[in-house]
Amino acid sequence: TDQTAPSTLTDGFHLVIEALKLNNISTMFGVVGIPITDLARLSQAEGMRFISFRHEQPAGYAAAITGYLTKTPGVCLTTSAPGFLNGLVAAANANTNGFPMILISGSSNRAIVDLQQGDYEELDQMNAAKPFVKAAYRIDRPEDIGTGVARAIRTAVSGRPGVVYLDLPAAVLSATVDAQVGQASLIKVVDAAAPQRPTDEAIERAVSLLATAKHPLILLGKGAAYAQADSAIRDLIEKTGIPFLPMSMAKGLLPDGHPLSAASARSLALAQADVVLLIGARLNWMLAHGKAPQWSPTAKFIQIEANPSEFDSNRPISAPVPGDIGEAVKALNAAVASKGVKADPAWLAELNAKREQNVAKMTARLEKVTDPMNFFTALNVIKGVLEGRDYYLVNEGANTLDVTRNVIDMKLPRRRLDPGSWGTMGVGLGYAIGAAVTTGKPIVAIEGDSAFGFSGMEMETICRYKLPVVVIVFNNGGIYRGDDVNRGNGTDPGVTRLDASAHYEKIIEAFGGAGYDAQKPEDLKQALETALASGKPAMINCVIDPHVGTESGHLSKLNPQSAVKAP
Ligand SMILES: Cc1ncc(Cn2c(C)c(CCOP(=O)(O)OP(=O)(O)O)sc2=O)c(N)n1
Ligand SMILES: [Mg+2]
Repeated sequence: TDQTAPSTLTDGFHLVIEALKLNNISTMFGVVGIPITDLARLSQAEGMRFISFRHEQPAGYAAAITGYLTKTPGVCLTTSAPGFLNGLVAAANANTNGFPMILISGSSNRAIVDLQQGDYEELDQMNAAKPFVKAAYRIDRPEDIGTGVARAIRTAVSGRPGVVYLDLPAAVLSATVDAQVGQASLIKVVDAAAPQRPTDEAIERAVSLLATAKHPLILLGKGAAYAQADSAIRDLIEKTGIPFLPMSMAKGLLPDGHPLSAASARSLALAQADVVLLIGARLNWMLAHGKAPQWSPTAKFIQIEANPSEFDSNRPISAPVPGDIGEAVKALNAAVASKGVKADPAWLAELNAKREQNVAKMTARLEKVTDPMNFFTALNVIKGVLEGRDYYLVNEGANTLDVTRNVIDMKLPRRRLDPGSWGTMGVGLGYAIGAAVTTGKPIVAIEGDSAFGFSGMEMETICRYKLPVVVIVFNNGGIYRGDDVNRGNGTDPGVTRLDASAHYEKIIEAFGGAGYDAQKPEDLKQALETALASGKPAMINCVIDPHVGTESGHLSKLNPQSAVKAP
């Protein structure tokens, strides 16, 4: 295509770029190829950033976390068919988490695709996307690009945030249109996520219920973190004295260790709570669907939720509060103040007694230095080095995820980025890249050795863009642990085994980054301090005892003949 269209004409490539820039979208993440390589090139030429990945899935994760952190949709750009499908996994994951993202994929010739005549990378992508995203639009004419992009942005961030798939057939990108017609077709979206205010009745009903509570509890989900209503949420908790429980990505909304945090007495808090206010949290598998025995069968729920069809999904919601979290919490603050709602200090004292027991147990585990290191020994070192620093924590794995979540306290909101509702492995490096590009802050990624493997090649991307990312691989030689003795045929290693002697730090050396091998706590401390001081890409192979850790969701044991002993 002639990229220097005469001034009286423009083309689809330029209209897509103008439409994104007009709506303050300055970066795309993706992998180039037919028919979108020139779109990526031109976006750079027009002042946008295009972060070129090694696989579309981590690129999509980077776009998703950009949406979560900025409340502006992150954009992932892919080629057709396999590139689109790789990006679709990240889109589905983001949609489940409620992160605003737009997946833009080039697609093949509609006439040939629709007649299935065997086009290059022939796939009906728009229909393939529909089950996994909030909305899917195809743009067939260049003069519709402005509308398509505007609708994608508004749909992604309004109501419950989610993902929009935007299908761009190759023909529409190269099609030309009169420059003035093109310019006039662009739309700057007005008030894309107009906050919906809850009704006075909904607020009144919620506060009346809270006022009756003997054991009130406020549950903060990642939706509460996403809302960026931090001071309103903090006021609601501190002014009423109601204990709160942050879900993993909501940690830091109020600092971990806050006197009203029930995190270290989670089981008691869930079991005893009689009125629960859910803010940006769904009663899904992570909260045992709100059911007994984890929850009291008589507990009553208040829920703030943008998407009303979520109410009553698992437990009846006695006080549904449909609307924007920021607006709802502001209204609740006014109402609880006028009603003088205060939690009974005895309830907090009960939780604190339990919390002290659990904190003492955790402290004992952290102070016990094992050789080889176990998860607690390693994380105690990391905790010490990170104390007081300003960074984003990316974390994935199984034991690596669970123990890190309980050991590394978060002091600021939206600083802990992890696998979210699906527990998706492989999000780590994409999240690290997205957060580094979007915030410019140091990123520490604490990765299980299996989780790291899903996107490990993005270490080259991290080095190519010289991002301040330190990746710590917890090398315990396996998925969950490294001592799987069950072998199906006597020669292959156990199905959860990985190479415990691997030197992951050698990977980054291939791309000019600094690699460190940490067998002992003092190695780990030295390596992490040096890596953070450099502000450059770094990788630490942190050796963890392969015999520690629990396997989630497994058979208690296989039948005897298959449990062939390891060599
Ligand atoms: C995409 C994907 N594939 C597979 C899984 C299953 N899975 C897998 C493969 C995990 C990796 C656990 O091993 P790890 O080395 O990352 O962590 P630990 O050894 O510290 O437990 S955790 C988990 O749920 C998943 N959650 N997501
Ligand atoms: Mg492991």
